[in-house]
Amino acid sequence: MIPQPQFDPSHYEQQYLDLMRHIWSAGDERVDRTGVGTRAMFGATMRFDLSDNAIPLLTTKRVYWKTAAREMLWFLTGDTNIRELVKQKVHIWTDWPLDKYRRATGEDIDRDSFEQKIIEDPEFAEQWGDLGPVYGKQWVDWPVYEPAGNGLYHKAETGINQIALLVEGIRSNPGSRRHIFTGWNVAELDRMALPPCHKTYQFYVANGKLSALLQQRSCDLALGVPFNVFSAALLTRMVAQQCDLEPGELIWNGGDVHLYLNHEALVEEQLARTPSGAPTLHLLRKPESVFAYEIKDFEVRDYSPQAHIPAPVAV
Ligand SMILES: Nc1nc(=O)c2c([nH]1)NC[C@@H]1CN(c3ccc(C(=O)N[C@@H](CCC(=O)O)C(=O)O)cc3)CN21
Ligand SMILES: O=c1ccn([C@H]2C[C@H](O)[C@@H](COP(=O)(O)O)O2)c(=O)[nH]1
Repeated sequence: MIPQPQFDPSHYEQQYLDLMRHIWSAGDERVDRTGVGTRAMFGATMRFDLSDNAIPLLTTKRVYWKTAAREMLWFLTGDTNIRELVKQKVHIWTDWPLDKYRRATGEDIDRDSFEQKIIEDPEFAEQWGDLGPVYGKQWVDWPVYEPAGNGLYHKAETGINQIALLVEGIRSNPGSRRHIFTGWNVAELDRMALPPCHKTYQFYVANGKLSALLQQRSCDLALGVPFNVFSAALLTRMVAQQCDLEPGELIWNGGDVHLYLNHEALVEEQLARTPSGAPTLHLLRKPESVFAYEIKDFEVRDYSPQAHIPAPVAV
């Protein structure tokens, strides 16, 4: 008898599982900034077809896509304070301000109490909840300095909105090879809680379709990447809709792609599972601009993943 294959080789998620298996079994073991330790490889690519509403959500574990979508909408507002996220019960950025607060004050406050204070006390949030000039700030308000004479410069009142320029650029000159935005503002990296991981997005138009390429310098394959891939696909869909284009492909390029050593249980559980199903993403409305989307405009259909697999985040 011919044995049945254990997986569908054509399933889009197989690339992710293959990458995970390869890194876990053959990656370089390295000491990292967090002290947790990783197995890593340098340079990897995954490609996802976005046509017919296809959305690259993992099916071998539940991915909380609304959390990722809320984070993307928060980036697009230019906000860099965790307060608006925490109010929406998005906790993924809390650990960094919390760590800073504990170190500065020596107070052994738990995460829930810290988040409570962030919500209740706007001044506390202003002092302790800001991540510095991270993604949102650079994406929609990249600072500009204008010459003020005598070799002096002053800060322009409004910065550069890279996202607005991107949409304008794709509409007016689709064939351009300069459809790029980036969070990597070299002059401000030292003021950011973390320098951007998903650092450069490039777009490409051909045959009426919009494709995107994300360059991610540092990739937590188990926790961050499932979010990053979904978010990049979501953004591509929003920009495509705004530009009256069909979605093409998402190409994900990872630099330092790693698995934290304390993710062993997740890796073993996930690699024992088989991907199945083809979820789709639907934009229920066409807002007047790329900045006017709301969480209720997004609907995912046919997503019945296997159970969530919890894993600790390295701070
Ligand atoms: N080590 C590390 N990994 C990351 O992925 C990461 C950082 N640090 N620092 C900045 C942001 C924050 N991001 C995070 C942080 C936590 C989760 C996380 O814990 N995800 C869980 C639960 C999600 C939820 O509660 O909604 C998951 O299973 O996906 C995901 C992304 C992505 N980034
Ligand atoms: O969107 C994100 C944000 C962060 N990560 C991961 C990648 C690394 O594990 C850490 C960042 O640490 P660095 O020392 O600054 O590289 O966060 C991610 O995967 N996706």
